Formats: sequence, structure tokens, C-alpha cells
Amino acid sequence: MPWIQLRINSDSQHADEIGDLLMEEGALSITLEDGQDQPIFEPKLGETPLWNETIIIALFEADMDLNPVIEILKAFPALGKDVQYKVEQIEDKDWVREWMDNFHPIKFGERLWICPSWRDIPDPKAINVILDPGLAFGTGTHPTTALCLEWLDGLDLSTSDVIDFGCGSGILAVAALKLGAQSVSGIDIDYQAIEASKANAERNQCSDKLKLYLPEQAPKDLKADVLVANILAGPLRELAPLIAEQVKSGGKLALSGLLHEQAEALLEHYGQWFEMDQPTYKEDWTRLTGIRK
Ligand SMILES: C[S@@+](CC[C@H](N)C(=O)[O-])C[C@H]1O[C@@H](n2cnc3c(N)ncnc32)[C@H](O)[C@@H]1O
Repeated sequence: MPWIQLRINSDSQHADEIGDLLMEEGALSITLEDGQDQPIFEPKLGETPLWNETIIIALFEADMDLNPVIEILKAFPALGKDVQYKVEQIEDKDWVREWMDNFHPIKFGERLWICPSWRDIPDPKAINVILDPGLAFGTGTHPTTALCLEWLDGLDLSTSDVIDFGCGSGILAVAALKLGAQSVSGIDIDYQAIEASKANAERNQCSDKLKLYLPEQAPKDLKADVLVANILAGPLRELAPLIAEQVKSGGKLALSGLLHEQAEALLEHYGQWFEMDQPTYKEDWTRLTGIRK
């Protein structure tokens, strides 16, 4: 079934209200989009900030007459008669097929591939993690995950116990196990992430070596040879004493999820417990690594 899409230029203060209005007028869905390339990386807990220039995208059934809707928008004080909008026909597609076409096997480092289950494995002799996009973060397409996967690929994990702090989909935990780690403990505040990690480990036949914990359930004396944490700069700073506690002396650490401008302060902070290396960069993102003193 084709649809009509209405795009309206708005702002952070009025986008939600206009979205509600469009839903009342028969929109099937509302999507909000950044109108001026203004990234929002780390909102405070409970806040969902919008962009200064926010584009509202409303989807309607194809036979809907949008003229009365446009008149209502013109009468909305924050938009007025000069409201900027665009009407587009959306052709019908096989959306599932389209979505699946976007995911391909990706190689990380020398040995490691992440492969969606519906694709052929490019190199059966490589270390292949089968992983499909799901509700928890972590498919390998995001630079912060890629930085961690490349780091894990470069380690000899054969005698290592690993902690994956903020495990999300379990992508790093499963990759570490497939790369030879003795055991992995995955920790996440989100129960959905725990479930996703369990399912992904089962699919990759390594769930017997993976233990999963909500933070309050993790053993107090949990310690590892290798700890990888792809979270965000704020939580990484707060978690630093705990993370330091969980890495054995001489153990290896990788932190990801921070922007270039956040790296220096975090490098100094973790320098209390770790001999830190020079940062590694990928697009806007930075990876910090170090060895526990
Ligand atoms: C960016 S995702 C990383 C997922 C996966 N490890 C990867 O590299 O793709 C961050 C994960 O950390 C979790 N998280 C955020 N704050 C946390 C905290 N304080 N303790 C444990 N997990 C946390 C989130 O729920 C999310 O699943």
C-alpha cells in the first residue's frame, strides 16, 4: 500500500505538540528528524531533548486529502500561514527485504567477522559471529562497537577471563568467546540486553561460557584479565573505580563510546589506575586502552 508523507519544518519547543495534532488529524505515524545536523549525544537521565530545527514527518494513507490538515497547520500560531512543508508520495516496498538488504557481513581486524544470519559467510575459516540486528544495541555497524571488536581481535584471549561492561546485544561478549576467551561476564542495566546477549550466545554455541548480570547481581569479587566497556563518557567516568576494581593487575582495558573532545579528561581520570595508551579514533568516536597498574 502506498502512503503520503508530509514533512514540516518546526523547532524543539513545538514539534511534539504539532505531532500530536497531526495524529489527531489521522496521521498513521510521526517521526522527528534533525533539521540542521545537530547531534545530541548524551541526554540527561529522563530527558529527551529535540533539535533546535526539528523536522516532523507524518505518514498518511494514500487517499487522505491533506488540504484540511495544511489549513490546520497554517492556523497553528508557531507555524502560521508561511508554514514550510513538503508532500511526498511513498511507494510501496517490501520493507523487511529493504531493511535486510542494509546489513552485510563486516570484517573487524584480521580474523573476526560479524555476519547476519540471512547472508552467506564470506570466509568459513575466519572467526564468524552470527548476529542479527535486534532491540539491544550492537550490530557492529556503529564505530564505537567496531573500535572494541578491532581491539578484541588484536588480543590473544586464550587464557583470559573477560568482562563486557554494557553488553547490549552481547556482540563483544560473543566475539571474545569465539576469539578464544575462557569465560565472559556480561553486565548491563537493561534486562532486554541481558536477554539479547543470552540469545546471541546460544545462537553462536558459546552460552556455557557466558555469565550475564544486572549490575546489582554481579559478584562483588568479579575480576577479569580483560575488560571492555562501550558505554558513554558520563557513565564511564562514574564507573571508573568499579571498573578499576574489576581488572586484575596487568590486565587490559578498552573504553569506547566517547567523543574526541571527551577523551582527554577520561584518559587522565583512568590514569589513576591504568597506564593509558594514546587514543584511537574512528569517525567522531574515540577508544581508550590501558594496562592496570
Ligand atoms: C552503546 S551500548 C554497547 C553495546 C555493545 N557492548 C556494543 O559495543 O555494541 C551501551 C550499553 O551499556 C548499557 N549501560 C549503560 N549504562 C550502564 C551502566 N551504568 N552499567 C551497565 N550497563 C550500562 C546500555 O544499556 C547499553 O546496552
